[in-house]
Amino acid sequence: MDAPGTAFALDHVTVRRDGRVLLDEVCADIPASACTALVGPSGAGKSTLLRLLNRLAEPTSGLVRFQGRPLPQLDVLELRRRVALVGQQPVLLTDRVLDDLRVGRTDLEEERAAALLERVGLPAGMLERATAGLSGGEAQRVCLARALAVEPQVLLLDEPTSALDAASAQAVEHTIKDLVAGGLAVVLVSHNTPQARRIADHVLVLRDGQLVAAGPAEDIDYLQEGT
Ligand SMILES: Nc1ncnc2c1ncn2[C@@H]1O[C@H](COP(=O)(O)OP(=O)(O)OP(=O)(O)O)[C@@H](O)[C@H]1O
Repeated sequence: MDAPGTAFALDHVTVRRDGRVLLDEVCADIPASACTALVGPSGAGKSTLLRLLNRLAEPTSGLVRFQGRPLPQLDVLELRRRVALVGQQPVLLTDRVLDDLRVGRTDLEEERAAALLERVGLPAGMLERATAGLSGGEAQRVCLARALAVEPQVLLLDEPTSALDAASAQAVEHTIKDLVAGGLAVVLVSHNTPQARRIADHVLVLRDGQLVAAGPAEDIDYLQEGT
């Protein structure tokens, strides 16, 4: 039985690929309705852990549970509707913003699409805009809105601002904080310690595939130093 308020529980999760250990017996809880940052040096296993959460990667041994249920017991497409991933580079899939928002939700009404844009801090008038002309920050927020269109319970973000300039990154950070304040669980991979402190509630510190520290985001310097 997972603790109340837990979205994901990782139970002795190990991932091996090509004879290498990418994650080593990781045990961790990831809370619902909060933002958890995965931090640590390059190659520590952060993206691998993130990808386990919607089965883009599979453990070699150990188990991941979502809302108390082992992931292999859930239909993988249903899981990915409930746990959506947005990557580092914004990838737009159609020519027009409205069509992009409808990719995972073909019946999305225009009014609801406009509300989604507003939720990520973009004007409703952008629905008719060509995706080709969007700035990096606008494109990343359209990707967030597209992910939200399927009404996920958890958003997985892999370095969502690393490809953006400072102003766009700030806008996306603001959007993420608003989404968490609105009750969404977010799991965020970040290389950027000040950003993790600004956005996250909790941090998990990984190093060489091991979970070496976990705690409140305000203690991130101490948690990283002690590892
Ligand atoms: N399919 C794979 N086969 C072999 N090695 C892999 C595979 N996927 C990832 N790796 C290696 O596993 C290690 C962890 O990768 P991962 O992307 O999870 O780290 P990360 O902490 O997210 O790194 P970064 O911050 O650089 O993105 C890296 O050394 C990577 O090269």
